[in-house]
Amino acid sequence: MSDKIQVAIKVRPLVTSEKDVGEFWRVNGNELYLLNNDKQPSGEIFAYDHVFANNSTNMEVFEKVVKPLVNRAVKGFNATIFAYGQTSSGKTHTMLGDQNEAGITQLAVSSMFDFMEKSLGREFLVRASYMEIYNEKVNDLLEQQNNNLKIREGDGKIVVQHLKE
Ligand SMILES: Nc1ncnc2c1ncn2[C@@H]1O[C@H](COP(=O)(O)OP(=O)(O)OP(=O)(O)O)[C@@H](O)[C@H]1O
Repeated sequence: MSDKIQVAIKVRPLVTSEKDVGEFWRVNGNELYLLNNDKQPSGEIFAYDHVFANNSTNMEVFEKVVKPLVNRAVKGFNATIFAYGQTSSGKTHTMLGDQNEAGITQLAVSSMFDFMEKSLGREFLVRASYMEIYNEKVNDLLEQQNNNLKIREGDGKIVVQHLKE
């Protein structure tokens, strides 16, 4: 994978309030095109690194976009993934999932821990913090220091040690 920033679009299914209006976006490969009011292609086509149609799952997004970055991160490269979009566009659903499907955050974390479990003889330090940027303000910076975990090998087992109680 190259180092460039990648942009992936995930089209979400229509929510109830939008059902009367109908779909205006169509996906074709890694392109999105817009339909006009008569539901005909308007001629505007937008191309991205990846486009996921409205029936795609968070697991598909994870496999295509997130997993390669996790694989690089555990080898020591920096990686950032963030969701950007207008209100109700599906950011929370993609990042955190719901009762029916995990979000890409959970999938990324379990993938990292799978990797660490298999990497005997190496020591990992995992830190997590959580914050929200809302209306361009950083809110509720919840530095979850209690979640600082130290993972190390002990007698062939992975030991998870809480750094702070
Ligand atoms: N792939 C999906 N499948 C089913 N429902 C979805 C999907 N993506 C989003 N939704 C639904 O669309 C609505 C808006 O999604 P969500 O809350 O994730 O948006 P958001 O971008 O986080 O919004 P906000 O910025 O206002 O917090 C929710 O009811 C969510 O359940």
